[in-house]
Amino acid sequence: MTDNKNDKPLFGRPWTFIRGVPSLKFLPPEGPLEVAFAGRSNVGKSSLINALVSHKGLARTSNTPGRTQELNYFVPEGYSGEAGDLPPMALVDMPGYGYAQAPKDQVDAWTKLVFDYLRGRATLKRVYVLIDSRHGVKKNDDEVLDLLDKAAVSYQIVLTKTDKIKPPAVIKLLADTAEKIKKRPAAYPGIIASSSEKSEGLDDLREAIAQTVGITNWK
Ligand SMILES: Nc1nc2c(ncn2[C@@H]2O[C@H](COP(=O)(O)OP(=O)(O)OP(=O)(O)O)[C@@H](O)[C@H]2O)c(=O)[nH]1
Ligand SMILES: [Mg+2]
Repeated sequence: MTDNKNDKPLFGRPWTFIRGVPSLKFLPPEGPLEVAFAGRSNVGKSSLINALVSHKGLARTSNTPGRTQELNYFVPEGYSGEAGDLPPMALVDMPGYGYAQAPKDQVDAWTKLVFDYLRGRATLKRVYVLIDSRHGVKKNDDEVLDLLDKAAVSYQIVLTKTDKIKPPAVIKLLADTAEKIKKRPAAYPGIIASSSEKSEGLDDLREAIAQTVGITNWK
């Protein structure tokens, strides 16, 4: 029998949750390339992952900032994870940084986990740094971009919740944000505008992710 699971389009098949990582010692051994989603609490990281893989409720979302509390790994279904049967890539949802409705020492621990992971993961191929369209780049976003520049980890900016602002404001925000990051060494050029709610910008992001991990068959 031919095993043709790798012939299925990357985002045209079911994805599944495989692991929640509460601290670095629980990270899986480095294997498939990883693409991670970073951003302030409540920016829409988990919602965007669900939208990308067309599976509402795969990653847990909430109106309360501080919903995601671990590094959560998602992969296409159908791989055992044994050597020779590894998934082609993993999407990593992360706790948010900044304000969250949780005790300060817990928020500090999540932030440390996220920062340590971002700095030190050899198989981390790209970070999508999500920026809420209503707020633009804030001080703690800049700190994360500084960290990624310093660690030479490639990242791309994604504006989220564009349905919350008017189309001309999206255009202006794209231009302003591009100006802000143009001298940043690890920033991948081109900013993606997205709305998980209205399914906008999703194919742009799917294509970017597939290209990053070297997969041509994604849709
Ligand atoms: N209008 C609108 N709301 C959105 C969009 N994406 C997410 N939301 C809402 O924003 C809230 C936060 O979404 P999450 O996906 O949980 O955000 P998160 O970044 O994962 O949050 P934490 O895990 O707490 O850091 C939820 O109430 C979502 O329904 C969007 O594109 N448009
Ligand atoms: Mg989340």
